[in-house]
Amino acid sequence: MRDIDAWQQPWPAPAKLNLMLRVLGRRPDGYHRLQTVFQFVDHCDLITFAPHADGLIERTNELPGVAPEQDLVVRAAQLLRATSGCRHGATIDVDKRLPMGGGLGGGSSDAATTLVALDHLWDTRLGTETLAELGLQLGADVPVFVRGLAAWGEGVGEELEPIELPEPWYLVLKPPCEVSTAAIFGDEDLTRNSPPITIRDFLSGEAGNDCLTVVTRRHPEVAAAMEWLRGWGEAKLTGTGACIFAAFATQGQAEAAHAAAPPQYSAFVAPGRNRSPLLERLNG
Ligand SMILES: C[C@@](CO)(OP(=O)(O)O)[C@H](O)COP(=O)(O)OP(=O)(O)OC[C@H]1O[C@@H](n2ccc(N)nc2=O)[C@H](O)[C@@H]1O
Ligand SMILES: Nc1ncnc2c1ncn2[C@@H]1O[C@H](COP(=O)(O)OP(=O)(O)O)[C@@H](O)[C@H]1O
Repeated sequence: MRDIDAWQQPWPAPAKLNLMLRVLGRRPDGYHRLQTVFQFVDHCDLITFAPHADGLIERTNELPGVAPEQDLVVRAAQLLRATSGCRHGATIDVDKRLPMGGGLGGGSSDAATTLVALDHLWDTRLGTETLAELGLQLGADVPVFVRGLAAWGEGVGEELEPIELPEPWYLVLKPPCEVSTAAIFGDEDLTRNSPPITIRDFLSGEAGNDCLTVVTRRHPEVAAAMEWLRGWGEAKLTGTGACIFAAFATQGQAEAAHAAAPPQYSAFVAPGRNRSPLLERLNG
């Protein structure tokens, strides 16, 4: 285990955006095969770890609506401990800044940061491949956060190929509603037979989200927010929503749109990142 100095600074758990999302089909287990592009944004939950004298894994603060045994941070720490066979513990504090269930992957990112940070702090040395495999047991979006590189994703999002993208400033808006990922993937009207495309097709502008029609039909709040954001740029849905976003060339342009946003939307401005703040923290 690393000495106490290494445990002092918090670890970032960034948000992700799906710059496009295609639903290609359904697997026998009911999960949908996707094509997607993940990019990180530098807007993060902050997680602080401390060694636990009794070797237990504990959260200092609870997440509203999430039972401790369901908490992805606790589950990630337990999985890492069981897999590595180490006997160390941790007290974990999460400063939650990302909206939950908004398509920004905050829970998955928290889990990935816990795996990467504790592998370092406990000195279990499982390495990125094994941590990504463990992450997939916790959620389809966890591996991309473990690897920390913007990526073209296939399968359920775990087959990843790093991709270099422009890094614009994003305005991200959360309409005042909750979207259930399971309900969107279960909706009989969902387009689930899109033909596959190539990275080149995406870079040439095929960058839609197959969930958008169903999400806006079920949630007029998302449709209204899209309508508003279209006045400022190309509005897109991330994942199954509810969050939407638009890219801007400069921080000033993104901030101007932010300042004009109707008060019912919680919103933030942050730059896109092809290397995640977690990777920068680990290597920096
Ligand atoms: C759609 C994406 C795109 O990045 O993002 P989010 O909007 O959740 O952030 C993810 O693939 C979300 O993956 P994951 O995080 O595992 O989804 P969960 O919330 O666990 O999935 C809830 C339910 O949605 C369905 N589901 C999910 C993913 C998938 N590829 N096919 C599915 O059919 C399953 O019924 C699953 O039980
Ligand atoms: N540490 C965590 N942070 C956020 N959500 C969590 C966490 N642990 C479990 N969850 C559960 O995961 C769900 C999905 O959260 P999140 O990853 O933020 O959204 P999304 O999958 O839409 O991007 C939450 O609604 C919550 O029930």
